[in-house]
Amino acid sequence: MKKEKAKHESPYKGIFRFASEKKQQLTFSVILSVLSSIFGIVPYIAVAVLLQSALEGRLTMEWAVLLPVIALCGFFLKHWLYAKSTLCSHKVAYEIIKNIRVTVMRKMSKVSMGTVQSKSSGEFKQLIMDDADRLEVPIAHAIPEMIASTLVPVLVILYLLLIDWRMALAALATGVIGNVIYYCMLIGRGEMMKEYMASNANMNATIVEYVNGMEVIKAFNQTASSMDRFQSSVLKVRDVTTKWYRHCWPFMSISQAVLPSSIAFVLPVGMALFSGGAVSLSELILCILLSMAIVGSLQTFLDFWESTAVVAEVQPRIQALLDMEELPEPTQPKHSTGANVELKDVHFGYGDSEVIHGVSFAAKAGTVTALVGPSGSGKSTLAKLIARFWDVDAGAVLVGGTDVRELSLSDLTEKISFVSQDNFLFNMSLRDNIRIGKPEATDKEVEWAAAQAGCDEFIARFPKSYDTNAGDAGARLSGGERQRLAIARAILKNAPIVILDEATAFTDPENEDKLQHSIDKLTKGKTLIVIAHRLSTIMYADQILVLEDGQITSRGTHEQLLTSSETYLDMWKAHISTMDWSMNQEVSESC
Ligand SMILES: Nc1ncnc2c1ncn2[C@@H]1O[C@H](COP(=O)(O)OP(=O)(O)OP(=O)(O)O)[C@@H](O)[C@H]1O
Repeated sequence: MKKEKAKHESPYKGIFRFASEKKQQLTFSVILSVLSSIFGIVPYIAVAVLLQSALEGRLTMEWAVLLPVIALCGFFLKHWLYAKSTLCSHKVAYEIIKNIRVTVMRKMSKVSMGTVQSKSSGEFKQLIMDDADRLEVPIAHAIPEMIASTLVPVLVILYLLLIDWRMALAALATGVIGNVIYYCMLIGRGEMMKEYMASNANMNATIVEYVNGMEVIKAFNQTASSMDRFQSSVLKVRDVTTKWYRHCWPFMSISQAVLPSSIAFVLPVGMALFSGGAVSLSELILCILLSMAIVGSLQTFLDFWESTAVVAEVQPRIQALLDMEELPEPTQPKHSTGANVELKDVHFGYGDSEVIHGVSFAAKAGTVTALVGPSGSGKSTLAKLIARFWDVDAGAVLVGGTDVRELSLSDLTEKISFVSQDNFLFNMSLRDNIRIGKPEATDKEVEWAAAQAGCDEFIARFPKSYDTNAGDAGARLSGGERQRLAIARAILKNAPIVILDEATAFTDPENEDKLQHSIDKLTKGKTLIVIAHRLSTIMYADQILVLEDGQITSRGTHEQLLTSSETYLDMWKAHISTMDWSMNQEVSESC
C-alpha cells in the first residue's frame, strides 16, 4: 500500500518525504525568498519614482536623498534575505540527502546478499553519493527561488496590465519565448540522461574494480587490458556528455540571449503607445524598469526546468532501490532459546542452479561442528545460510529452536558472530573497527577484547595505536592480523553462536598459534561452527561434517572419519604432507 503510494507520488513529493521535521524550514526559506524578490524590485521602483518626479518637476531635496537610500535598502535586503533563504534551504537539502543515504544503507542491510550483489558497487556509489549530491541544487535553490520567481513576475504583470495590457504582454514576451526554447531543449533528455547514467555507473564500477583488483592486475601483468577497459569507460562518458552538449548549446544560447532582452519588445511597443498617447512618459519609464526587474526571476525558471528534470531522474532510481525486496521479517517475531543450530533438509541455489541439496545436521549448544570438504562443495554457503545472508529455498535453518525466518533480524544478529574470509575493515580507527562488535562498548572494553584476540601488540606498533585509521593501517596489516581484529570484534560482541569461515586461511605457522589462541578465547563455551582447510585445527571438534557437491557425505569425529570417509582420509593425508613440507622448509631455511 505504502509502496503503491510511493509509486504514484510526484518526484518532488517523493524527495520531500525525506525532509522529516525540516519541512517547516523549507516553508520559511520560501517566505524569505519571496520577500527577497519583492525587495529586489524596490530599487527599480525607487528609480522610476525619482525619474518621474524629476520629469514632472516635483522632485524635492528630501526625495532626492530618500529615494536612493530606499533603493539601497531594497538592494541590501534583497541580498540579505536571499542569503538567509538559501541558508535554510541548504539545511533542508543536506538533511534530505543525509536521510536518503541513511535510508538506502539501512535498506541494504535488510535485503538478501543476493539482491545487494545483483548491482555493482559502482552503481551503489553512483546513487548513494553522486545522485544524492545532485539533489542539492533542486532542493536548495529551485523550490524557494521558483516560488518567488513566479510570484514576483505575476504581481508585476498584473500591475502592468492596469497600466496597459500591451505593455504587460511586451514585458512578458521574451521571458516566455526564452523559457519555451529552453524547455524544448529538455525534450528527449530522459533517454540521453539514461545513457549518461549508465555510462557513468559503468565508469564508477570500472574504477572501483580497477582499484580493488590492483593486486591481481599487477600480479598478472594485466595493466594494459585493465587500463583499456577503464579508458574506454571514461571515453564513453566523454562522448555521451559531448553529444548532450552538442544537442543543448543552440537552445541554450538562443534562450539565454532572448530572455534578458525584454527591452527589445518593451521599448518599441512602449514608444508606439506613448506617441499614440496611450501611456504617459512616467508610465513608460515605470514599465521599462519593471520589465527589467523581472528578467532575473524569469531566468530562474530555466534552472527550475533543469532541476525538475534532475529530480525526475534521480527520485525513481532512489525509489527503485528502496523497493528492493527485503528478507521477510515476521510480523510477530518468535524468540529463540539457547544456542543450538539445526539445519533440516536445506536446499539452496544462487539463482536457478541448486548448490545445497538437502543438508541436515544439528549442532548442540556449546559444541564444535566443523565443515570440511573440497573447494566449492558449499561450506561457506551453509555458514551464510545459518547467518541468514540468504533464505533457504526449501527446508529450514533453526537457531535456538526457532526457524531463522521467524526471528527478528536484530535477535538473530545478536545471537551470531560471523568471522568471514573477507575481514573487511572500514575507513575509520582500529578502535572503532573493533567497536562494531558492540557499539556501546567503552574504550577499555575495546582494548580488553583486542588484548584477548592478541591484537594489542601489533596495534601498539602504530604511532597512533588504537586511533590509527584502518585505511592507513590496512596495507601494513597481515592477513592474520586482520583476522585477529575481526576476532576481537566478535569477542566484544560475545554472541553465543560463532561461525568461523576459513578463519585460519591466511596465517603462517608462526602466527597460527596466536590466532588459535584468540579463537579459543572467542569460542570458549560457545556453539562453534567452523570451516577450516587446516584439519589440525579442527581435530578435536565434537563433529566433523564432510561436504561434497552440496551434500553431507560423511559425519563423525576425527578418529571415526579417518576410518569411515575416504575423502576425509585423503584430505588428512594431504594436510599432513603439507605440514611436513613446511616443517622441512623451515628446517632447511634455518640450516
Ligand atoms: N554469490 C554467489 N553467486 C553464485 N554462485 C555462488 C556464489 N557463492 C558461491 N557460489 C557457488 O556455490 C558453490 C558453493 O560455493 P561455496 O563458496 O559455498 O563453497 P566452499 O566449499 O565454501 O568453497 P571454498 O572452500 O573454495 O571457499 C560453488 O559452486 C560456487 O561457485
